[in-house]
Amino acid sequence: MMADYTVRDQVAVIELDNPPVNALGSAVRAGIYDGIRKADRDPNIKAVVICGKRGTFCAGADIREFDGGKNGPWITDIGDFIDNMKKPVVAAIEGFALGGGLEVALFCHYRIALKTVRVGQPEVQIGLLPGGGGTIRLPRATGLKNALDIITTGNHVPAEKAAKMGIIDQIVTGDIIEEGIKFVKSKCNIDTSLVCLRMKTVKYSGDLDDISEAAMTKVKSKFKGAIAPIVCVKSVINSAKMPYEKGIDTEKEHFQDLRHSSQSKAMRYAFFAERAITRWQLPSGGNYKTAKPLPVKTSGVIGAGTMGGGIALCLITSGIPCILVEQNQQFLDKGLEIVKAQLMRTVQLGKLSTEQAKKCFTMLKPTTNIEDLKNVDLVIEAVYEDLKLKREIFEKLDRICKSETILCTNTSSLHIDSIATATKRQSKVVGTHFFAPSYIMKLLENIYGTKTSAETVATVMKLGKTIKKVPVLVGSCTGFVANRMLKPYSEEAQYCLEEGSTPSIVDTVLMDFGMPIGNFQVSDLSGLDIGFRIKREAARKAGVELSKNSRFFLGQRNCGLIEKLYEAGRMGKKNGKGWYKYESLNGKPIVDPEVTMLIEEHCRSLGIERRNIGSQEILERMQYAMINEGFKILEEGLCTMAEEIDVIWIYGFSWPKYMGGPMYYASQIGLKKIYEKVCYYHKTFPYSMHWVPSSLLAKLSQIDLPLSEWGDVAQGRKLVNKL
Ligand SMILES: CCCCCCCCCCCCC[C@H](O)CC(=O)SCCNC(=O)CCNC(=O)[C@H](O)C(C)(C)COP(=O)(O)OP(=O)(O)OC[C@H]1O[C@@H](n2cnc3c(N)ncnc32)[C@H](O)[C@@H]1OP(=O)(O)O
Ligand SMILES: NC(=O)c1ccc[n+]([C@@H]2O[C@H](COP(=O)([O-])OP(=O)(O)OC[C@H]3O[C@@H](n4cnc5c(N)ncnc54)[C@H](O)[C@@H]3O)[C@@H](O)[C@H]2O)c1
Repeated sequence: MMADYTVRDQVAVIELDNPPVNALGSAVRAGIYDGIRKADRDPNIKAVVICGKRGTFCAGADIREFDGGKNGPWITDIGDFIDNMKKPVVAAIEGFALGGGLEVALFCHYRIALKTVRVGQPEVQIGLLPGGGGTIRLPRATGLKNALDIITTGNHVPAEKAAKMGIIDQIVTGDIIEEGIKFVKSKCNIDTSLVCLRMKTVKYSGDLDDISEAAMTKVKSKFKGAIAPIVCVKSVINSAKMPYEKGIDTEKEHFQDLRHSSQSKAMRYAFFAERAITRWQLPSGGNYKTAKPLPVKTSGVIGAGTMGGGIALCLITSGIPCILVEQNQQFLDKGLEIVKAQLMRTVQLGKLSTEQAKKCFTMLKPTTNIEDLKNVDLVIEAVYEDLKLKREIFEKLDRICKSETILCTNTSSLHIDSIATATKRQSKVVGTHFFAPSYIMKLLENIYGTKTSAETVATVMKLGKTIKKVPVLVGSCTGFVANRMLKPYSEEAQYCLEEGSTPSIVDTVLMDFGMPIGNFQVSDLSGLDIGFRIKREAARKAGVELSKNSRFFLGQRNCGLIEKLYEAGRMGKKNGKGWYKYESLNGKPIVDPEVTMLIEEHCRSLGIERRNIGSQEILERMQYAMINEGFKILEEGLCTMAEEIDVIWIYGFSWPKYMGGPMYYASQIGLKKIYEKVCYYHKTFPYSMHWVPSSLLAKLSQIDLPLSEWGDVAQGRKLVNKL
């Protein structure tokens, strides 16, 4: 039984016991159900306390059971029984009460909690709705408006706020079981039907249809393409429309439909992928279990530009004081203005109070003297992408900083060793690649060099969590994992343009798939000059000329459209014209006939015949080229598991979670089909190296192995014979 039953002072105490988070697996549900019936039967028992072991109440249903586990009692059987009990039942909450955990608490007649508790219905984040009465009972506790907000966002609610909302009856301090016993004994003479949520009506103001329509509009625009938030709204509205029993039955039907949906399966995969990637390991053997992170109590950032300012903000808003270094006062002032503006925006969004923002700002120490970094625990360099400059800075830092200081680079493409070798502490040099806008985007790609120590890796992995990012560890190569995969994806988008498509057609196809923004809109946001400079630098390094009219560059297929747009002064959103035109800095992309003419002229001058390219082809070419690259990355050991690639795309490029990530998507399409298409495109476009099929993909396409084992095959941890 996974719920302990003990008796203290005529009160039955049912303690959920399922490590690590007391998930409501079938045995736990059975344990609670048996416990309450036993307590009800026993005339010596006056009341019941339900609580959890290990400092937490319950993190909800056991997500692993959703793919087909043991049946056990349905969670609402527990609720139905408590609803008819005369003996009072209290949920005594510490830690978390989430999902089914909160639902169990809502079955109880009362809820008490420690101040540190968080409650919530996060089911929507794994493509579900609360299926244990949450959509029907939470509105009865807190009203329709709050319930809609909590259930459609999945956000956690801190205890004191939950108490104000009517979800928690009392905040307590001290031992939660003792408090629970004391509390519930004081309620023994109160008629339980008076406090039972089933008996309450749902409070709301205004017209129900209007509320429903407004909520639908909101979730459709906020969670584009996702089904679960829509179903959540429907079910919460049902709580006010339908009798209790009908609402509960309808909710259960919705839950079962969603449980079997491809979106929820993908989101459940993503949930565990995010946790799997925390179990990192280095080729040298160091890993998450054995390596101890160093403390990061103080930090420094060099360069207060687009990236550095946001990185400094991440540090100070997480309570880590930061010294921000710029090359001169003018750049420093400019950078500080941007940091301040971003902080103000955080206040406007209600994420920080004005007081908190002011306190954060005092943790930032701007300077133009790099020597000020001598005592900090960790430095993140974010100056221009110029190897010579970065090496100079690392050489200086090595001299200035105390020997324990970890030196990080935010380079987006340079090999870590090429920077680390400028120091005498290569074991303490590591890549910390943030994504723009660095304060907002969740991905932190941590890159180890040949000599980076496990302790250094452990430190930046922990730092990533501290600053509320999703850290993923990868090996070093040009562009690392994210940008290396992005390259074939963007190149195919440009090839589609010269073969007959347009920026808006390509972007629409991607957004219809679920990407929040199209490839050419992203390019306009980053600035076309960036893409142009990268190409120009590659040409300079190779000692060749960058010719906009050549169909080949460095032995590969070339599309010179970026050069042509750059030459036409189209820098992107910053100057109001790029692949689209813009009426203002915050304006929406508008199709520009000038660009269409420019593309058509490009094709005419190079004798490229334009044709109609269907959306399926656009999607396939962009995605399969990138997926093929993903398999090469696994093959080269730059990632140890396919899950790392998926998490990188979800948090770095906003790949829709309900599609699981590109590698998961490939697993759903089938590797045989992907491999055949890659071979087909390789034949069709022989001058694009990214179509050379990955040998790992070729191997895996012949066998049926789950995604979780692809990394093992790549690294020889799993041998496959059948070929
Ligand atoms: C015939 C077959 C029928 C089968 C159907 C059975 C259905 C029965 C019940 C139906 C009705 C239930 C309806 C209910 O509304 C649905 C739900 O409750 S869905 C679950 C909702 N809860 C969540 O989404 C919470 C998920 N967890 C978290 O957010 C976090 O884990 C946390 C609780 C905030 C703690 O965070 P951290 O401290 O950072 O710890 P980790 O996140 O790393 O987690 C540690 C460890 O625990 C695993 N884990 C966490 N939550 C769950 C869970 N709910 N189920 C299973 N496992 C969970 C997590 O994966 C980690 O383990 P690891 O992966 O690292 O091994
Ligand atoms: N912009 C992006 O989208 C992005 C994304 C990820 C990573 N990166 C990487 O981040 C780094 C910075 O890029 P950015 O876009 O922020 O550049 P940026 O041009 O906006 O900012 C660079 C800043 O570094 C400062 N600087 C230059 N030399 C300095 C020195 N010697 N001492 C102190 N400051 C100095 C400059 O004055 C400038 O303010 C680059 O390596 C880039 O590749 C950029």
